[in-house]
Amino acid sequence: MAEREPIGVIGTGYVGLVTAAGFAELGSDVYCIDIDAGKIERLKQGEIPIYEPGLTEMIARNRERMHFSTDIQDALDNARLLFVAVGTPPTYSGDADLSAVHAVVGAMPASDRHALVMKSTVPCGTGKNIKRLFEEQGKSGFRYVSCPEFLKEGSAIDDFLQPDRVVVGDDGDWAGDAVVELYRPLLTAEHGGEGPGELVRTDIASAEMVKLAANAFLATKISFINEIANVCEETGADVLEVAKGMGLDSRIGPKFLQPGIGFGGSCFPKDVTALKQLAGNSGYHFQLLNSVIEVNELQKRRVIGKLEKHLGPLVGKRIALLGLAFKPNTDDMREASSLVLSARLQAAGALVSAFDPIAEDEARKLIQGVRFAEDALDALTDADALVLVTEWDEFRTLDWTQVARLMAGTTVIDGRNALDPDAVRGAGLTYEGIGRG
Ligand SMILES: NC(=O)C1=CN([C@@H]2O[C@H](COP(=O)(O)OP(=O)(O)OC[C@H]3O[C@@H](n4cnc5c(N)ncnc54)[C@H](O)[C@@H]3O)[C@@H](O)[C@H]2O)C=CC1
Ligand SMILES: O=C(O)[C@H]1O[C@H](OP(=O)(O)OP(=O)(O)OC[C@H]2O[C@@H](n3ccc(=O)[nH]c3=O)[C@H](O)[C@@H]2O)[C@H](O)[C@@H](O)[C@@H]1O
Repeated sequence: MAEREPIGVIGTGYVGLVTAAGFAELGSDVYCIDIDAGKIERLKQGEIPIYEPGLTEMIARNRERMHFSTDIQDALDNARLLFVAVGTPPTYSGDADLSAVHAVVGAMPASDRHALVMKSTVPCGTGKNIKRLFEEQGKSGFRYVSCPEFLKEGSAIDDFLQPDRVVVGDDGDWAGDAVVELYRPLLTAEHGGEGPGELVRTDIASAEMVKLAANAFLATKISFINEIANVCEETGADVLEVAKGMGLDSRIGPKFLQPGIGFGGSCFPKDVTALKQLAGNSGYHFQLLNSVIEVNELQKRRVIGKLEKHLGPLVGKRIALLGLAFKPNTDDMREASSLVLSARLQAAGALVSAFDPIAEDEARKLIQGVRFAEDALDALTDADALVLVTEWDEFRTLDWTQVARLMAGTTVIDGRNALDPDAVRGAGLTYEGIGRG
């Protein structure tokens, strides 16, 4: 293997760890930095603090190339490129909170041999502001590259190794060239690689906007199909047939047309709001995004109406939630629909039990008043209704006859259209999905 450039990665969360492991897999030495000393200690011991399929194995495979520290100097001493993957959570106003990014910027020394490579999702204009800050702090030699990340939790390793595209926004200097070189093996043959990734090399502001626009568009697609599902419920159409018929149009495409009980996660809700705020701060009223957000909020609450339709008032009713994470194959609970749902159900007087195969520890930090069950069957024992919140594979294969025996009532609300309606109905249960009879 040709010698690969060592890199630093600042922030060892979902994006930082996957980026670090991915580049280590491609042959780089990677210097991982985090301010969370506990996390760094666990990583040093070979313990992976998040659940992401394949990540533990990938880090183990590349253990000798991955170095963990709380001291940013370790990265500065050993690497020119410092990938920034710190959190950019929403503030109360909905703008992105850039305090962690600014802490990193402030910690950089005056240097003309280093570059910050921004992986964190930041508002368009952040790169320009950081370059101005570097000037003001006498660090004008420090280069800056925007390299937004498009991975999805649950399939992050594949997304890293087989990207649709790699976006590099820079000033046309050595730093941008070096980032492209790092990604070279993942790019198409046209760009000298052997992967599927198209290269989009552009200016910094455009790269920043690609990320926000892509997330906002995907979220729009979901809210759109959720509204179509709601109309289907009124008109007798089956939204799955409708989505199939729509998705076969190559201009529309089949992906992200799965109706459900709303999108969650650490990014869509935050990034759609941040883009709306960014537009507003720049003097433009981004009308469409208001609706995308509102539809998503209402979609989570529609489950309550469905339950009331079957059970009447929910006071004293036992409701089992299957799945709590914002999507399957992750332990991430940020903005999960289950948070709103469990709170609304309890406000309506229901007694809630819940089970998630992986996210329970995270869920316990955020959800109060719910009985956390041992497994799915324990959660639904004596329940008047069951709601599928997260489509973990193990819920698809439940023995519905056994479920029917254990439940007190018969209502099954399939919040992700993931169950087989015939199998559920065949066991004598009442099935209701999203946007289908
Ligand atoms: N989670 C995802 O699927 C994706 C996230 N993104 C973006 O990537 C960024 C990171 O997201 P996640 O990895 O989910 O966040 P995370 O919250 O999992 O990880 C962030 C890490 O940064 C560390 N950190 C905070 N301040 C620091 C500092 N000053 N120095 C060193 N470390 C510091 C934290 O301790 C934490 O370990 C966000 O901007 C997010 O929007 C982009 C694409 C996908
Ligand atoms: O910026 C980010 O953090 C990432 O956000 C999303 O990835 P992620 O949030 O990990 O997961 P998705 O698979 O996109 O799902 C997000 C939410 O939308 C919901 N969803 C997704 C697809 C769909 O058709 N319908 C639907 O309701 C999921 O259940 C989930 O709650 C994007 O897909 C990534 O490209 C992006 O990098």
